[in-house]
Amino acid sequence: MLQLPKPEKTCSQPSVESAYEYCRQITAEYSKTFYLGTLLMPKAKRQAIWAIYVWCRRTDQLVDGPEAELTTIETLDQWEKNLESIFAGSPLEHPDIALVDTLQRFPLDIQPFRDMIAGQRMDLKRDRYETFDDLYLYCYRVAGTVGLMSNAVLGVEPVIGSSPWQKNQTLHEPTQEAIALGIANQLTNILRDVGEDTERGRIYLPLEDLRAFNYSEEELFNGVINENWRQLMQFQIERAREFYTQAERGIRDLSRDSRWPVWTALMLYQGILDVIERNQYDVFNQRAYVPKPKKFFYLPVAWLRSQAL
Ligand SMILES: CC(C)=CCC/C(C)=C/CC/C(C)=C/CC/C(C)=C/[C@@H]1[C@@H](COP(=O)(O)OP(=O)(O)O)[C@]1(C)CC/C=C(\C)CC/C=C(\C)CCC=C(C)C
Ligand SMILES: Nc1ncnc2c1ncn2[C@@H]1O[C@H](COP(=O)(O)OP(=O)(O)OP(=O)(O)O)[C@@H](O)[C@H]1O
Ligand SMILES: [Mn+2]
Repeated sequence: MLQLPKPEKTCSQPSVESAYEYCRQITAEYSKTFYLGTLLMPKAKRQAIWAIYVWCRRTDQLVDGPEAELTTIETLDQWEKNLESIFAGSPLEHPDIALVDTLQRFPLDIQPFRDMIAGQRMDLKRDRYETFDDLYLYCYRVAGTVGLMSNAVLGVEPVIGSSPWQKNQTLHEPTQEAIALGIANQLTNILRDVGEDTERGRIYLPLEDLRAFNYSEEELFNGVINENWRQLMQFQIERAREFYTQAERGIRDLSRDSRWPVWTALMLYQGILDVIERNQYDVFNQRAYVPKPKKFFYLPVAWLRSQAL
């Protein structure tokens, strides 16, 4: 994984625009899928997502990046104090300038950011998950929270009652659906990255599922692909798709200018599951990703779905 270029430690005179440009470059570098989605957004919203992406990526890199072995609980405690400084309006490093500006534009709450750090603390201490409920907590913290952060930027569309007595506008905040998309993305990411995670001694697949499908940890570490593996993976894929389906129901509640980007990001990431199936569940020898032509095929389909009420 590419290392984030070191941001300048002190904020000499970098501008807000240069900070957002740095965030744009990082998002484009690390996640083609989400970057493509942000390009479909109005400028203020896509810059805000870039700022959030970089904070999330830097947080993840503390435990997942090249310097992870230097990271301790104290490191994450300090990172949380840095977060509090950002929410107090005091950026400490160049990219923070973009997030401070984003916080002035959008009603972001600090709690999902704190929960993301709590998820990274889990990664420091755990490399096995006994049940899906255990894994769900981890997925909520590292990915469901991203849905909550994103929702604050994406916005919701007021629904004006159609009948005479429904003159007041009602807002339905698709919170659960946003969390569901985060969970779906994380479950997809786990299935895509099974190979590289086992190389680091990590198993995110619930051990209760391995037992249920009679597939051992030893077989997993040896990358054994047999009928039990295929059935175990298909079970995981179907569960991830259930979360995508729940998420889809919430997109119609988002602001109109957020629906195409979110449908696009959802379809692109969900497409990874189809690639895993096409690859016969071989996630050990090849990385499942959606080829560029297919990514651009999804764009008009996502647009049509974003128009449907
Ligand atoms: C289009 C849009 C609004 C996207 C949001 C982009 C964003 C801010 C993503 C942050 C991702 C990130 C770096 C989180 C840190 C922890 C982590 C790595 C989480 C996993 C992401 C994988 O990213 P990537 O594929 O780059 O990882 P690799 O290094 O390549 O393995 C996660 C899988 C979490 C992703 C979760 C989301 C993007 C949340 C999606 C939910 C919404 C956008 C809410 C939409 C609203 C409704 C109502 C459905
Ligand atoms: N972490 C990684 N390890 C190895 N190869 C990668 C990694 N990330 C991307 N690639 C490679 O980059 C190319 C694009 O893959 P992909 O679309 O997944 O990019 P990405 O930036 O990781 O997008 P996303 O993270 O949103 O899935 C592919 O050739 C893929 O193999
Ligand atoms: Mn990536």
